[in-house]
Amino acid sequence: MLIVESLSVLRQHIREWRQAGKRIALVPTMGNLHDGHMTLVDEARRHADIVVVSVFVNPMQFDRADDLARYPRTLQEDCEKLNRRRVDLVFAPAPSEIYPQGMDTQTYVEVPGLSTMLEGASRPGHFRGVATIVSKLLNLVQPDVACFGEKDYQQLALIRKMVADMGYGTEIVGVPIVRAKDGLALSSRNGYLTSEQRKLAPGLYQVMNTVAEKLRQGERSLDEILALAAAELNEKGLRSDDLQIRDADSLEALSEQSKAAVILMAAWLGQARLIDNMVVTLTR
Ligand SMILES: Nc1ncnc2c1ncn2[C@@H]1O[C@H](COP(=O)(O)OP(=O)(O)OP(=O)(O)O)[C@@H](O)[C@H]1O
Ligand SMILES: CC(C)(CO)[C@@H](O)C(=O)[O-]
Ligand code: BAL
Repeated sequence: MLIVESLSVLRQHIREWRQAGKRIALVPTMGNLHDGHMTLVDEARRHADIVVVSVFVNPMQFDRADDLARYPRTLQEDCEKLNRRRVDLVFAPAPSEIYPQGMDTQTYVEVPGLSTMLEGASRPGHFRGVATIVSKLLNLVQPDVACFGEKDYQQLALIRKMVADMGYGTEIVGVPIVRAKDGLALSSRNGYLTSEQRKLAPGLYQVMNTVAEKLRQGERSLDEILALAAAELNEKGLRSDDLQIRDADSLEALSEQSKAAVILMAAWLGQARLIDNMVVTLTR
């Protein structure tokens, strides 16, 4: 497995693989890898001969300096895991390689609408940072396929729109959420939880399931459903942050035409802001 830090070396390997007619898949990550990431890697392998994983804690997508400073960086362990998975190349650049002039004058990519709603409103500038780095990675690696987790539901929608709007030739593959046995969605930020908090964390998934059940049963008083959900979360020891039920395709408010709803949940537990989501098909 190659571990590459520079853009020029990355380009050189990509060129050689392209000349040999290989299909290339990209899995962008911020490292501190867990089984959710490994599922993305396995999915990437099903689509391509060559799997490239990027490990880059992208400063442009952090709206809070403390969040960026404490984000776990575990490159050596990550590389060991990726090597066991037979990944071909890990791209692990320094921030100065990606943003040599700093971020203030960096050209950026903004996806209108999706960038500023929901998580984008809670984390100003976050999705500009995501769209910019993903765009840069797609340009550098020119992958046939790129895999992203459905755990970051709005991120996946934003990347699909960016790729369609900008005419990138990459197929975007969404990968279902990988959960612990107790339902908690795997996430690098789960590492911030104390063992006591970790026991409370599946409360988010449990409350999301009660919301989903109500939608399936035809309840449509969304404000009431969400107010109850917030209260239940708080009772379970979490601090409800943003809870939403939206059209699963547009992420706008549900309408008579909506075929499916997505429940989007964010809650604080100690130092961790946990997110989760679930799609519910609307039959009535
Ligand atoms: N539990 C999971 N199931 C499926 N995909 C996941 C899961 N966790 C992360 N991913 C996906 O892995 C990719 C890289 O995510 P990232 O490195 O930010 O990890 P993370 O665990 O989501 O960390 P955090 O949310 O704390 O930043 C993203 O496409 C993300 O959606
Ligand atoms: C897609 C991504 C790697 C871009 O930095 C990041 O937002 C993530 O890990 O989900
Ligand atoms: N997995 C989403 C990246 C972030 O929270 O910044």
